[in-house]
Amino acid sequence: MTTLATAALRARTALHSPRGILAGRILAVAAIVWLIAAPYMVDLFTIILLSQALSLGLLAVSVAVLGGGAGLPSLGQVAPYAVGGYTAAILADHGMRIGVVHTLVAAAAGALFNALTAPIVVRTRGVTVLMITLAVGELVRTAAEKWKSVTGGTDGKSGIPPIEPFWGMGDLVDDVDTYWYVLLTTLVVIALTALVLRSPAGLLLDGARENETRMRATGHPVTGYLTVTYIGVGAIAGVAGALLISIQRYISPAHIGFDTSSLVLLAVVIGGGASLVGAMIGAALIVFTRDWLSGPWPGHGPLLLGLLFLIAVYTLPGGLAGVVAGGPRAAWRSLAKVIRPAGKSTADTDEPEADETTASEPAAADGPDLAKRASDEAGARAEVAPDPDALLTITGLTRRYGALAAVDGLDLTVRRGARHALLGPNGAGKSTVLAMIAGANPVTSGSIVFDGRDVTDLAPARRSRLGIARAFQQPAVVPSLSVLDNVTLAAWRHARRGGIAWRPSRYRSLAGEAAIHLETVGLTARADEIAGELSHGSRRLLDIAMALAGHPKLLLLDEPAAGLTDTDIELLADVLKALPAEVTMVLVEHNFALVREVTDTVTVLASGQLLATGTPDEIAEDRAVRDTYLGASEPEHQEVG
Ligand SMILES: Nc1ncnc2c1ncn2[C@@H]1O[C@H](COP(=O)(O)OP(=O)(O)OP(=O)(O)O)[C@@H](O)[C@H]1O
Repeated sequence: MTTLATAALRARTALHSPRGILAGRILAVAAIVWLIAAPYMVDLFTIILLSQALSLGLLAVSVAVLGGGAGLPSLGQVAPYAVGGYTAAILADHGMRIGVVHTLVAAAAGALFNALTAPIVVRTRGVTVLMITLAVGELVRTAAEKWKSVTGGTDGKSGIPPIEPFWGMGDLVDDVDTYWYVLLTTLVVIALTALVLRSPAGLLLDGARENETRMRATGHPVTGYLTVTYIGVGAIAGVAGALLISIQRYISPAHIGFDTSSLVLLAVVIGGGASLVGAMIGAALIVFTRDWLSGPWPGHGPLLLGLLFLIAVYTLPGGLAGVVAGGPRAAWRSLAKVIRPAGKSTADTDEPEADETTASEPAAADGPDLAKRASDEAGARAEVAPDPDALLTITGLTRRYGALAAVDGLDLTVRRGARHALLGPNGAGKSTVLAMIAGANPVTSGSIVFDGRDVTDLAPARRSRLGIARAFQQPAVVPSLSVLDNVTLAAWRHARRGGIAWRPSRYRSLAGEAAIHLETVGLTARADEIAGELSHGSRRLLDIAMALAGHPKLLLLDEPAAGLTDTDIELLADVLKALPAEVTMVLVEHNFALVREVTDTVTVLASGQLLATGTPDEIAEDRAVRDTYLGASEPEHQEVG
């Protein structure tokens, strides 16, 4: 699903620019004006198709929010759509024909269905989400086929009585009246969805989608956010299903199968992955391509749709939303990229690429070794005698990958307020130690006691809330958001204030506080820039600002000088030297000159074991270290490793 994710990122970045915001608003207003004028301009057949496009568009919006918004591409939103549709049909059959009631009950039914399936969907990612949601959708379709007494089986439910929008308003028997009802309902649902996405809560989804690792590392309960989103899009799909009933008064398993899922996904890709208006337009294109153009060319609907998909994927990397935000030149550049021979493309040099940092962080999947963790270790851990001077006490820490012990029985104590470096040759286990302290890599055996508390088995978000912050080997920023939004997201959980998600004023006040951390790393002047467009050095500083935003007690830094210019390294050294005294630092670094400048204690690892501990000067003089690691030359001049 890279296509959807990348398209969403490109479209979102384009839409967040001032030009994109203006273009998006103009397009939305133009589309609404045209839809209101349509009954006076087009024939009845087109009006019926427009009603269908609105219903399918709402379903596409639910997929866009889930895929482009939350990063969970789905082939299963037809399930809550079906649940909403059949619920409305059954209500009408039983004499309840009020449209508003249908809408609300179908929304509740769709939401409930997704709430029940959330536990198996929101913990998966990438292709697995597609597979699981596809299975959920197919299960519901099969149930609709088999449960004949309720759903009418493969014949479906037909002869559903017309609905009445509101008590006393009269039945919807006229196609134009039905269109007005469908249009109004769709606009209300889209407006509500846009309100939520544009509130600070929408930023939580941006963070969860683009950099889940960073979000967890700053204490955000990402699974909870995704669950709420998944339930919300279930409600939207439920409403779309109810609208289908009001339009055609018939529903069968044919409406809720894989065909519908793929058409909706296509609509989202055409629309730009993340754009609500784009998803609606994509759905309209599909409905008209399928039903209108296939009239003159009967039987060629699927072929035309296939062509549409190819054109969308290859010529519109940001979908329609990207083109609208970028203007005609962006459309031309996209087309030129296809026409121009490979290897000569310059058109995309100004397009931000998807951040790879999330993928680079392995999921904390337990290997088979972990099952062997002896329960008596837990007992041993509970007995750790607290040392008031020690902020971090690591005992017998081991991480095995099959036969390889990346970290092997490590004992390490980090004093409060220390500036502690971890050194060692490549593959010594330094990053693994940091990841285990942060909770991103599970421990095979041993214990980690932080601030008097055994955190060995705590999740990263819990450790973050206790005061462990981490700057990553690859800077982990949320690329489509501004620099200030990145730091504000990182400060969010620490603020422990209610209402930030819903009240822009609270978010702004938090952003004001977060700006201090930008000042600490010298990025104040760049607060409004898009994080994905920063240089590597500036991203690195932003990453550190994000780690500091949670007011950590312990700051873990993984090779912060890697890939930086000399000037950036000097800047970095100044930032690290100016860290507040109450922040303890553990630094993994190959640049010994930097280590000497900013740390007071050095621990050297080799093959996952402790080789030596001392001051930087003692370490530089240590014969074993020099033999194993630093070599004979002066350490200051070495880029170690
Ligand atoms: N997910 C993994 N699966 C298997 N082996 C791994 C995995 N992650 C790390 N290793 C191995 O564990 C060892 C320690 O890796 P680690 O990245 O912690 O070393 P490091 O000291 O940080 O090295 P560098 O300085 O190159 O970053 C290496 O041999 C590495 O190949």
